[in-house]
Amino acid sequence: MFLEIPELLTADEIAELVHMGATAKFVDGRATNPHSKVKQNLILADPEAYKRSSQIMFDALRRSEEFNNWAFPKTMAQPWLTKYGVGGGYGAHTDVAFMQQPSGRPLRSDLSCTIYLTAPESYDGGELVVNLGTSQVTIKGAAGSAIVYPSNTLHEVMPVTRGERLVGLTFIESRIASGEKRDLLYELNEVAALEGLNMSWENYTRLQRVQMCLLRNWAEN
Ligand SMILES: O=C(O)CCC(=O)C(=O)O
Ligand SMILES: [Fe+2]
Repeated sequence: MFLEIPELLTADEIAELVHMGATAKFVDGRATNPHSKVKQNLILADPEAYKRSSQIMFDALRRSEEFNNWAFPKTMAQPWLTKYGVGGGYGAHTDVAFMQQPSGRPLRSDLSCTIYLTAPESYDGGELVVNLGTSQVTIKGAAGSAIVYPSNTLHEVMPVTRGERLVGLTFIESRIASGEKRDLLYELNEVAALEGLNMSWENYTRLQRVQMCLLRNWAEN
């Protein structure tokens, strides 16, 4: 249901992104969502810093084995630096299903991702709360870590009451639209990777056939 990636970014990457967060121009986050009554944040509005920051975060996700194994990413939006100052937050909302992309092909948001850039002890509030039925998961990640969660949930960012919360945000279209199928395939692949070589070679080969056939049946190209 959720993926936490503890060390997505290197210390140098965090430092460069934090520097851009402190020096580049940001504008009201409602620029990308003018009708929202609950969005209170600032988004990066400097084309050079946007290009560089987005590339760093995009490459970090692309190279993450945990992310690739769990999310089966097909397309990913360019990550966007976003800041929440004191009073900032983002009330309960769901992410839009389709997002326009520079390529022209809209991206279906299956998964949403927050990349944490500020140390959690440097700000109060700002927890990401994801609602799952009647329970909630609350996340305040370490700098350089990321959380990936289903875009179809109602989720919110609690108001920041001290300091500043700087994050990178992106949305992912998975090769496997169904969260249940994605989870099953991930589990099967993990068990095969961990235990496959303890089986007889013949049975491991049969297991691999099941893995490959399910992937062929369930994944989009
Ligand atoms: O800041 C976050 O962690 C999440 C923001 C969010 O939910 C969004 O931009 O849709
Ligand atoms: Fe959201």
